[in-house]
Amino acid sequence: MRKKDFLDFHSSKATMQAGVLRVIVGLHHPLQHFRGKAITALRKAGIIVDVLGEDTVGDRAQEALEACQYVNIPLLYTATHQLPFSVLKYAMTLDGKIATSTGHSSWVSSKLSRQRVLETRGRSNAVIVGGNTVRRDDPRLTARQENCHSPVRIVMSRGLDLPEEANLWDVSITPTIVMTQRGARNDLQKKLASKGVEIVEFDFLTPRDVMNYCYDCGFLSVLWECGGTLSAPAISAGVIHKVMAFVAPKIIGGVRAPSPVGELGFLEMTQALKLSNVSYEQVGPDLLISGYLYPIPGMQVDAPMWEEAPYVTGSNDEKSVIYFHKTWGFFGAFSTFSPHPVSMENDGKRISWHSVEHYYQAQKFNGVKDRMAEKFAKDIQAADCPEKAAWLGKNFARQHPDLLQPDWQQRRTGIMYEALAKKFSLYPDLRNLLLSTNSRLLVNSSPFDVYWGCGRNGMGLNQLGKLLMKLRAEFEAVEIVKLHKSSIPKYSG
Ligand SMILES: NC(=O)C1=CN([C@@H]2O[C@H](COP(=O)(O)OP(=O)(O)OC[C@H]3O[C@@H](n4cnc5c(N)ncnc54)[C@H](OP(=O)(O)O)[C@@H]3O)[C@@H](O)[C@H]2O)C=CC1
Ligand SMILES: Nc1c(N[C@@H]2O[C@H](COP(=O)(O)O)[C@@H](O)[C@H]2O)[nH]c(=O)[nH]c1=O
Repeated sequence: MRKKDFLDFHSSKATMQAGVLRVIVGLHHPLQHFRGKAITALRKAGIIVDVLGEDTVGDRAQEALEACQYVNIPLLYTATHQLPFSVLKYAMTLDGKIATSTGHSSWVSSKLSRQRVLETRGRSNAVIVGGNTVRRDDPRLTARQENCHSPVRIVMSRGLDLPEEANLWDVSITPTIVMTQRGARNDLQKKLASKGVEIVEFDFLTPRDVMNYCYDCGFLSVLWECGGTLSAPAISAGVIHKVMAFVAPKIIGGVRAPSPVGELGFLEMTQALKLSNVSYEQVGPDLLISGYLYPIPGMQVDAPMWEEAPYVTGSNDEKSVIYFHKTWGFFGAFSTFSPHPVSMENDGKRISWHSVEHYYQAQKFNGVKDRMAEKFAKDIQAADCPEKAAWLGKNFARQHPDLLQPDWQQRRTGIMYEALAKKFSLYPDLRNLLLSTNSRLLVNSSPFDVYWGCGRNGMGLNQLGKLLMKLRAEFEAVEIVKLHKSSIPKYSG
């Protein structure tokens, strides 16, 4: 029995033993390759399983389904947009200011509204501010609840003209990452690093790069608490999905007082970005207006304005490329780490591997007549996750290059291709997913791998992407032959 089946079996048994007779499933995982065997295992264990919208229909089921979708919005967005779900939150006065003209902003909104913000922070993986907000407010950006999750704090600053002492540099509660441009103020970088602050440098700092980074970290939801200077490029880049605006019944005036969104370059009111699924809620004396800038995946949009949207993110060139890397991405099944066991033949014996990565790493030592090499291959095969298998394989190879199978460097691409061909043939969903990419360029965007991936600067060899495109061409050829055969008129005598 595979480990996953084993767990499904035992957890369904435990569910049964706990006296659960019926389970209602709200949503399937949005990514096909993450849909496990839980429903089958529960049914096998004698538990009644109803899936909302499939086995249970009607108004109440629809209502429940929508509630499940709302709860899972970060997961649904991340899976479809391949970026974490981002919320821009701000507090403004009735005349649209987020601070006075001197930059003083504590506080625009009421205590009750700010409490709501703390709760939202507690449900976010990261919170982002710009350099100005750090310089002006010296914020803490924690959730202020004891023993409760606080988000990772991210500061975006190009110039790094930041104070040496600041609340955000105290990382005892939760980490802080400063994202900046290469070479900016090395002196300050060192000082911050010595306090435990992580520094990440980009060639050119943009909101999209930061969100790609967050996606690679596995973040599902990010809260932007910056001012208008940073929120505008973030909106233009298409990385903000939801807006939460607290409107306080106050007027502060001031022509230089900052507003929540800076320059978007629009000239006419028709260009305004309209929100959908808008809600209005009174929070103490304030009004909280929330809505979505992009339709919620899988959900009805209540305002059909998307065809009017004045900007389209990504150029045509970008659209013809599919980047994949982490297994939780939409095309995550293309990763060698995806949880798809493969059985491969070796010396006339069929051996089962938890993933392509397990198989590939163990092949480094395959056929080498040495007890240590045999042990390496066995340890890799038994690794409980692909990350561990990769780590073991790389470490063993580094420590004992003498134990690698002969001509490993030349043979590794062919070995990988065989395993990929097996994986995509074994799982029809994966084969269909690969075929659905048509002629698009497939790029493994791993920043750390310049052989299998494209590396940080995009100049890597992208061997994994190339092998998948080769495999796709083979599958397409088979499809064409099938189509041709089915269209040959049969001889009817
Ligand atoms: N009421 C509210 O809800 C809030 C109010 N505020 C108030 O707003 C004011 C600060 O807002 P604002 O001045 O707009 O500052 P932001 O918080 O928007 O920060 C702007 C800074 O972000 C950094 N940055 C990094 N990448 C980019 C990029 N691609 N484009 C633009 N900027 C980038 C730059 O830092 P660097 O210069 O270091 O390179 C830039 O100066 C303060 O007075 C604060 O009190 C702030 C947040 C919320
Ligand atoms: N002024 C203002 C907000 N400001 C935001 O909150 C940050 C301060 O967070 P902290 O230091 O953790 O309390 C500040 O830097 C800015 O991002 N938020 C609000 O909900 N309402 C307000 O009126």
